[in-house]
Amino acid sequence: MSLTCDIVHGYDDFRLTAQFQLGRGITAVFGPSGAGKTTLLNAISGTLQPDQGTISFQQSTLFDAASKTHLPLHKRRIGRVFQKAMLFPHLSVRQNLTYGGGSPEAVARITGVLGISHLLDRRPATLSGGEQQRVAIGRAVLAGSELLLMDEPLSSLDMARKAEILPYFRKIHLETQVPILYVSHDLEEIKQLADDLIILEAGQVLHHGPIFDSFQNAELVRLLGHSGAGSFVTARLMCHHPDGLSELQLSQTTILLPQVDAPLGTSIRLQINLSDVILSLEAPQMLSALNAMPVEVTNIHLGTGPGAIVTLRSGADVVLARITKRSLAAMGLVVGTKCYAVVKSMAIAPGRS
Ligand SMILES: Nc1ncnc2c1ncn2[C@@H]1O[C@H](COP(=O)(O)OP(=O)(O)OP(=O)(O)O)[C@@H](O)[C@H]1O
Repeated sequence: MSLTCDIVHGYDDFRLTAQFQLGRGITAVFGPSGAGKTTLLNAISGTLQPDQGTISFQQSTLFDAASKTHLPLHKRRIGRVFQKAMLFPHLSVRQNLTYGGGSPEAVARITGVLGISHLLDRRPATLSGGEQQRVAIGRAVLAGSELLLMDEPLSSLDMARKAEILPYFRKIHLETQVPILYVSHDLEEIKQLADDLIILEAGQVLHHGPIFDSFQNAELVRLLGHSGAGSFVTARLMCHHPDGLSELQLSQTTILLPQVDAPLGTSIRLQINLSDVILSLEAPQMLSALNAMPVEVTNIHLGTGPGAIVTLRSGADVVLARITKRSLAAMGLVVGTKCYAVVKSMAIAPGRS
């Protein structure tokens, strides 16, 4: 385990209670404003001493309230990237990158991964926001960090810049194998990037688990929102039809999608949103939606409102559908009912094919 955190910290009317063990990949921390995300990162990085508990990283104790251990920031080997790049304006990109350390070989390797090798002699003011943020990531890595804390690093950028930078977090992780704790309240960003998800609400860790299990967990729909939740299925690209549709094989059925631009045989991860699924007791005919998967109901989650989240299984694939309680009753759906999930649309989950 890379980081073990078991802390309690209180302000006047707020209390953070966080107990988790971080995986070795990219873990997203998602939560509404005021949930305690920054407080958590401050405790891990060392700018805040929690009231109680312990934080350890690999073999070292970073914080232990009982023995009054509080390792100072510069001894923690933890890098942090903030919303704003916060580069030194009077230093060149190269000087900014090596401010905390980094051999010439490491600079060449990391700037190559981040696509900023050609910017080394420039001043930060001459860089775009996205380039500045890539330099900030490089600086954190080159300082020898063994854990990277990312505090909403894309939130001050526009959509185009976000899309430009997002893949670099994965590249940096693959290159350095450094675990990343990534705070964001953008679910699309999290879906594309993270391996694991921590959901923080009102100072409590409400969930910690693998990303795809999290998004297809009916119990979590309240926290992730209806537009965010949904399921992921993995499909293999089988053939392209002359009318522009591509045929993909799921574990028990085939589906058709508009032209999928990938070599035949490629494994592709598809995302199906809750509200894009309609249920039918009989095999639908004469329907404009192309894909009807035979499924079995495995769970029904009743919310407090008029809706219900139905979890369905088709072989190894899980699909979630949001229907009304009225439809649930009218169709007589119970765990074990066999029916058809008509999927109105599916999106290819970017970066996760
Ligand atoms: N120094 C402080 N003194 C008193 N209260 C604080 C202090 N820092 C944070 N808080 C309170 O603790 C709670 C959690 O704040 P925190 O900044 O950790 O939340 P967050 O999840 O990072 O929010 P956001 O997404 O808006 O950045 C909030 O209610 C905040 O007002």
